[in-house]
Amino acid sequence: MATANDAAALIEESKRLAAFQAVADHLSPSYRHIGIGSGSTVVHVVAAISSLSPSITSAMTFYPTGAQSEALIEDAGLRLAYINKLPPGVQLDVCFDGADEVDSALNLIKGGGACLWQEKIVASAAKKFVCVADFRKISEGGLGTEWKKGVPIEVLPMAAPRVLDELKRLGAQGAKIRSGLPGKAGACVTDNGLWIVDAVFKPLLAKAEEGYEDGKDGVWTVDGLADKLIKIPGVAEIGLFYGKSGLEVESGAQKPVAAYFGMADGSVKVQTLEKGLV
Ligand SMILES: O=C(CO)[C@H](O)[C@H](O)COP(=O)(O)O
Repeated sequence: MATANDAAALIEESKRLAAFQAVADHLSPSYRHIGIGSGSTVVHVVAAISSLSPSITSAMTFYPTGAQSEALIEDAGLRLAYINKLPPGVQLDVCFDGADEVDSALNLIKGGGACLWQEKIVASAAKKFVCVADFRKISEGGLGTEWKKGVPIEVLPMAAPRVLDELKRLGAQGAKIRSGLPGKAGACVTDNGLWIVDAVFKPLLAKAEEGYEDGKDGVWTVDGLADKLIKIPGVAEIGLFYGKSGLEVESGAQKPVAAYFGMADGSVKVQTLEKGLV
């Protein structure tokens, strides 16, 4: 009989396989500036990079998205720099990061680990953003079907009650301030000194359907909801990564060019806008 340990090991292995494949496909030895996201899958991304020859990685500089990835980069002996040191006009060559859920249009929910603001800054500073995840993150029914904890929203603490009011008005079925880790009383405080509100909505549509009215009965497209959430006073950033991908715009893309999923059978599937999930 399969145990909980077996299931956890399977998920960990699927993250590892996706990470090694993504790095093999998207880290050219000629690259110089690499973004490193946050979360448990990114641990395997850094392991994959560290397994390359130092003659390749020593010419590269790695940019973190928070305290966890900063430590990962340092512990791996890779060169660390911060995104504020990347000169204007220079883009990262690639950014690797995880996700909490990925829909059919490569929209993402991110921020399960409370790092979404820096993650969005670093991902959108890259020429190409590559998402790495396990099979549980594939969303066929729209964002919110697999990740049921809600859309993470980073907010200024003093604005949190007003943000909760606005979320209710937009049709959130539930919204609450995220608690700190066990052993930490009070709210979860981000690397930026802000709070996270998690807002549960009905599953988000990847695209608007004909004649559809965005927000009616609390049903939103990803783009429609994201455009509303980001405008709420006191919201610093939202955990919806949406809009154009790096294949459609030259800079500032939030959506990945590809999402790599480690599958339960040991294979890796790759999702792109052109080919879908194959
Ligand atoms: O957005 C994130 C952190 O804020 C992570 O990328 C996301 O939560 C996925 O994490 P994991 O790889 O541990 O499943």
